[in-house]
Amino acid sequence: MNRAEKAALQLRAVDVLRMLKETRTYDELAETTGLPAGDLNRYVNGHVLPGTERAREVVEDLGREALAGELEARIRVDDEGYVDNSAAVFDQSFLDLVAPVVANAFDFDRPDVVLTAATDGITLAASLASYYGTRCAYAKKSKETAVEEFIEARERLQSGIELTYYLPESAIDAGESVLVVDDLIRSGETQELLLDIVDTADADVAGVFALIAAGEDGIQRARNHTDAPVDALTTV
Ligand SMILES: O=P(O)(O)OC[C@H]1O[C@H](OP(=O)(O)OP(=O)(O)O)[C@H](O)[C@@H]1O
Ligand SMILES: Nc1ncnc2[nH]cnc12
Repeated sequence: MNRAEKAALQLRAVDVLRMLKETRTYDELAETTGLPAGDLNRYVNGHVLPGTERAREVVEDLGREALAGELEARIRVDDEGYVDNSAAVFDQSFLDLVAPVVANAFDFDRPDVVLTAATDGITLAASLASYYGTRCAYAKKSKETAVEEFIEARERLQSGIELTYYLPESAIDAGESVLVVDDLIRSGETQELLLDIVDTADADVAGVFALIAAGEDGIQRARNHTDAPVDALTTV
């Protein structure tokens, strides 16, 4: 890790600690993190930065668990199992915290493109693309105006409805590595369509990631299509 990467990791750890501190006293934060309350005070107030190893532990281990907890507190599941996740996907600052934790805690190779499906996956994809310093692309259910060439993926859903997603052909080059993400995965049909687009583009899958898995079916279905890691931050 070079000096800039170390500094970035240390600052990310401070961001995670500040988020946790919003709902905790320093003693409670000390209990959550296993770090001394005095040190935490100095980190949160920006007087001192955590060392690299501490920062890594905060971002990778504690960060993943803490953000999963924060995500669960923000979503609401109705009687039929449908999820209202607007408090997560409308909050770009929250997603900006999620991105480094996801990138460090899951085993994805650094992608060239982060791909999602319009609409609700876009803010997560934007945060991840910004973290990796890569492009962000989203497939849509209608053709973007003025674009001439598209990659199309069509599937008949369990409901019987035929769904087509369109991505401008120029969005992914052959041989590029693509991280497929979405806010939510339930049946896995949307991820299947996105993986189909990656395949048509002759690109490689770096991984599949969703903030929320509603049940295990979608994750299993996506795993049948790729050897790359497939995971979610939380399952409801
Ligand atoms: O695993 P699946 O069963 O395919 O479900 C997951 C998809 O459903 C939701 O999108 P939706 O199609 O409702 O579109 P939206 O993002 O515009 O709300 C969600 O954002 C995922 O893309
Ligand atoms: N919000 C949602 N909750 C659960 N399953 C879904 N499938 C598509 N959107 C969904």
